[in-house]
Amino acid sequence: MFIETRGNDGKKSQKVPFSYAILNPSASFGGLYVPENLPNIDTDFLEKASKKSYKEITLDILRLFNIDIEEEVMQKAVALYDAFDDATEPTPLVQIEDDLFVNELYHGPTRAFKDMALQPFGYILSHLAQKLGEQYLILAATSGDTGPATLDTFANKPNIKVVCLYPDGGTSDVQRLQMTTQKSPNLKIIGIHGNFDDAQNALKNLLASPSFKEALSAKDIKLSAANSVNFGRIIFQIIYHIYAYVALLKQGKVALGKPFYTIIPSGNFGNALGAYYAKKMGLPIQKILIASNINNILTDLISTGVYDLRSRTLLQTTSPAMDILISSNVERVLFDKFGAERTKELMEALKEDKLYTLTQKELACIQDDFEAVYCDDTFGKEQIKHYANKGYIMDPHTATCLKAYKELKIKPLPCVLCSTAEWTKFAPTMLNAIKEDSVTYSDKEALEGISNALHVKIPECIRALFNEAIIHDSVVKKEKIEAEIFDFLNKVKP
Ligand SMILES: N[C@@H](CCOP(=O)(O)O)C(=O)O
Repeated sequence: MFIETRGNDGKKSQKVPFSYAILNPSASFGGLYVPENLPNIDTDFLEKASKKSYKEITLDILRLFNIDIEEEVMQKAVALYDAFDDATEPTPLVQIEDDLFVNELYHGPTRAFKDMALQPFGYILSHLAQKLGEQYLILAATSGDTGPATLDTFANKPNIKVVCLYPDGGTSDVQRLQMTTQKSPNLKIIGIHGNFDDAQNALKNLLASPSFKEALSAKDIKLSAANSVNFGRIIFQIIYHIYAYVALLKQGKVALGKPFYTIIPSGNFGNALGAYYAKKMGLPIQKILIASNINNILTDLISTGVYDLRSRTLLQTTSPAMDILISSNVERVLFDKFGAERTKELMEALKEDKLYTLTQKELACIQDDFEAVYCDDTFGKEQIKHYANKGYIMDPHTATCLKAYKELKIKPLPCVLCSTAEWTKFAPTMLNAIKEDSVTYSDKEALEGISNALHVKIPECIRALFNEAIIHDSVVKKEKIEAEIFDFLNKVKP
């Protein structure tokens, strides 16, 4: 069963099953749903897992969570990994140093780690909508990767309409094209004048707005979301951390039960939360190392206990998917450590004062599991070039992790770095890094440039984007989002 991070307001059920939590992700007082209990995985589980495939382990973990989804549906959802680059190994673990391994999470249809969760999640959610005979509007806010993955998973799905909000100018060109060229009639993509935080705020306000829900209800439409505020995303984001350890075991790089580090490039903190839950379930993670770009609010929180939005403006970087200041899933960690009352207090302080401060005791408790560091774009580009010279291509988000590897990994243990996206989504930055220049390349010429320089193929799904027509060209002010959504819903076929 699932409970609420900010406590219960007396109007909602105190505990809800998984299906309810994913169809209705907004909990009391604007909080989030979290599992009441986490299942345990012990060395026996991990030993057995080391003889199993990614899909088998996924199903084992879903069964341990005892969610109210039929076995057949879970199997069909997980079968979607068969369409990844390598059906037997959807998340290859690649060694790049004696003690450093890259968990490549981007081998799905939209070339980012979001597919790992959104492919099965999309299947389950649309199955539930059909089973209940209900129409759903799914909202997504994106800084570049969640949007394409959401649109791909829900394209042409019965009973589902999707509205995806992205910050105009705040994503790479490839990420934008992955969204704006979508043809499926059940999808609407809206650029906004603002940044990702504005897009996500708009999404959260709509999710919590009784009048918006009433207006949808008049059209017989219910409301859900595809971001990691939805626990249906998080459950699948736990599994690839467990599988990374299993892969270390399979490769003989760690002894059963011995610890490892994991490094996570972070923005909305869903990926890091998945690692935290995996650690709590029993995965022997020494520490979860959080990497940020210069939007380093998470580094501040984890190092000082202060979450301070007052003096910050969101800065554009070459790792745009991490350009986030209001990071949704920190709330779930706060709840897990300090309970609903304190979480509500902290979240209200953040909303009203744009600031909260943890006590020293609370900070120590966070530091039991997390450490954090940040880097700037120059550092990231140096790492891209360094590893490209050694024959390994990593994208600018993955490159931020090298700072944590150098500074925070203090024990001689194996270290897994979560690689969140393929280089093809950020080709101009990649080419600037390789050539050590600051020329403004178009994505198309940069893709060719990298492909020629590093002898690597451009996947057809990326190359084809440049020949597609732009279907979605609306870019609106924040105040116009709701009107734009209803305009879409009034025109689209039920
Ligand atoms: N970095 C994300 C932002 C949304 O994160 P989510 O995990 O909550 O969906 C993106 O690329 O869109």
